Amino acid sequence: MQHARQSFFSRGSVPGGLISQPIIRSWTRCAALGLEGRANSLPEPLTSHEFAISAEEAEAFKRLCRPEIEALYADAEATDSIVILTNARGLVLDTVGSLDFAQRAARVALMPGVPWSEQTVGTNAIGTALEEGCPIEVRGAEHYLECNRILSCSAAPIIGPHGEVLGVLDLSGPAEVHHAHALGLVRFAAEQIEHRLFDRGFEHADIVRLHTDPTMLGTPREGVLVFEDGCLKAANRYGLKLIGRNFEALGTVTWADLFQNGVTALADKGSLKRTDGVALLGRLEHRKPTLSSVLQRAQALPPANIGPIFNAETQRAVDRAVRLLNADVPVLVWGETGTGKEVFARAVHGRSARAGKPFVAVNCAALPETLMEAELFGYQAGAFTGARPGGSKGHLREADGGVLFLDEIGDMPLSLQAKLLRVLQEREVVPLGGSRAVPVDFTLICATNRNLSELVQTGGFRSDLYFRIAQYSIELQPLRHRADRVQLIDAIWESLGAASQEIVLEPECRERLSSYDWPGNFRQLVGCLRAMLALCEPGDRLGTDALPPDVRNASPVQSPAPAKPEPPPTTLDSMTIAAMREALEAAKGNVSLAARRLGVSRSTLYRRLQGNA
Ligand SMILES: Nc1ncnc2c1ncn2[C@@H]1O[C@H](COP(=O)(O)OP(=O)(O)OP(=O)(O)O)[C@@H](O)[C@H]1O
Repeated sequence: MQHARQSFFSRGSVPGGLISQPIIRSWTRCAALGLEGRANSLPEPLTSHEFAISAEEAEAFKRLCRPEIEALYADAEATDSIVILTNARGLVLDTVGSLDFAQRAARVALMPGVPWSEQTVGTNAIGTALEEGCPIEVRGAEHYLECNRILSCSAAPIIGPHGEVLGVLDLSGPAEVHHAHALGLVRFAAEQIEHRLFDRGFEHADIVRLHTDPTMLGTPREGVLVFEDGCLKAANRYGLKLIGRNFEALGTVTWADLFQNGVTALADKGSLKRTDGVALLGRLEHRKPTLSSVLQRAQALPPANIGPIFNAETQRAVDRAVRLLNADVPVLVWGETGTGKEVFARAVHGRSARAGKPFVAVNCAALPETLMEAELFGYQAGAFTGARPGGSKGHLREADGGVLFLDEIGDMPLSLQAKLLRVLQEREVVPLGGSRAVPVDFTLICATNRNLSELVQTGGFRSDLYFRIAQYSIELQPLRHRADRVQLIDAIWESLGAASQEIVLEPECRERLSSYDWPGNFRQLVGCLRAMLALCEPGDRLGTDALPPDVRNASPVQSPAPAKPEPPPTTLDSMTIAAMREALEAAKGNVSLAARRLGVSRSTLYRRLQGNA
């Protein structure tokens, strides 16, 4: 390999047989781009804002690939590797697998938010699979950049039903470990994903599943062809192979160009004859739109643009939180998944004095500890191998002047809790690898669906940080505990535009919706109503048959409400006093300023604080 590299970099050619053709082609492309093999300049992660947008676009794709990623995960753990999913441009969306290797991989920036196209990092399995349009393995020194020699990677592109590249699935491990089956595993997983893409959608189309071997029907290796009005509109690679075509045939080839007999032959006999006489076996599927398919599509859509819907109680909580935030008092939002903690935090930010300044949301459960430290606190140029040349500001500094929203704070590792506490006390950040503290000015909203006070008792959360961030905590009720579910459903229905189309929920349908327990809370309810609406025509009246089966058939929410974990122990009085103390501290002892920020009189502030001295 050394000989091949030397020969390539000094003479521009490699003696025959030393290196595979796809790798030579890739090296040649990289050289033409002017990439330096010895260069250590690693790709820059997208800024968190850019990544958030891409990640949102990619959420549905990640969900789609999740079963295969999880299946590969077991293998990745056992072989000290990680599974990586990228989008069609090679941007890493997700990594799971060996934490140990993930940390080493992070040193070469193989982590979410970083683009691994050939143009940015030279020959590598992800970028080269995208360029070559086929699965590929790139091991050790086959990587164009020397710094990536620590990797051995196998990647397969995921091709959509219309021939479009959707992304890449990759299994990467240490170069010194040869994982003989990695490429086969990744290729198979990519095929399974491609096959599942035909499980939904294509409503009103004829979906044909074919093979020459009956035992292959129903497997990811069966051919799938989709016809609309007799024209071939979508296919998988196996389907195209069976008819001797490629993706260019889509939209141009008709049923009659391909088969001697009509669609009914397939439906009746389960067999077809190609125009050249070769017999194929298969089955025909004609799909009508179903509520669940629309539901799935609705979940894959970006969040509904309905704006926050708050009842009077939540609205009062928002108002209180705004005042506390304006006085620099942290707020803790507590509630089950989907209850709208982030929606709440954004609303508070939008109405606070810091509106117009950044709102930086960080999910503390999403990243391994080492990456999270760099992400949060930033790092100096050269702080670690693979660090961006210019260093990174980190989320805390990105939030400067605005609001930092720490979601799933209960999942923050203890070592980072200590570091965060120091920042909150001293209001300055020392980036990794740096010695100089940088002042920061942000207010904090934390969110959790875990019982933090219990976590404190079991040692999973620092009590000093808890008291710091939980001076004011607000609980967002799960929908099944809310008495105003009917009004809520009506408000969402209206915000979705149903009223303007005169689409009405019949009383029984509304009743079932309101008596369902909505384990996914707001997120699930909004998704369900959106899906129901998508299936309607203006003027429709929806009965219970318009409901998804799990809502239609569920038994009503049990009353009294099921036991729920205790909220953090905060009495109104202790909350008020804590908020006042905090405001006074933030105002550096200036009582008038603290009182103004809290919206109370100076004398009230004095009296309450003295009474509790
Ligand atoms: N008050 C609300 N008004 C309108 N829609 C809401 C509201 N709260 C939540 N939603 C909807 O539910 C989705 C989930 O909300 P959000 O992400 O804020 O929940 P969360 O409690 O932070 O969830 P998780 O704990 O899973 O992160 C939002 O995209 C939005 O569509």
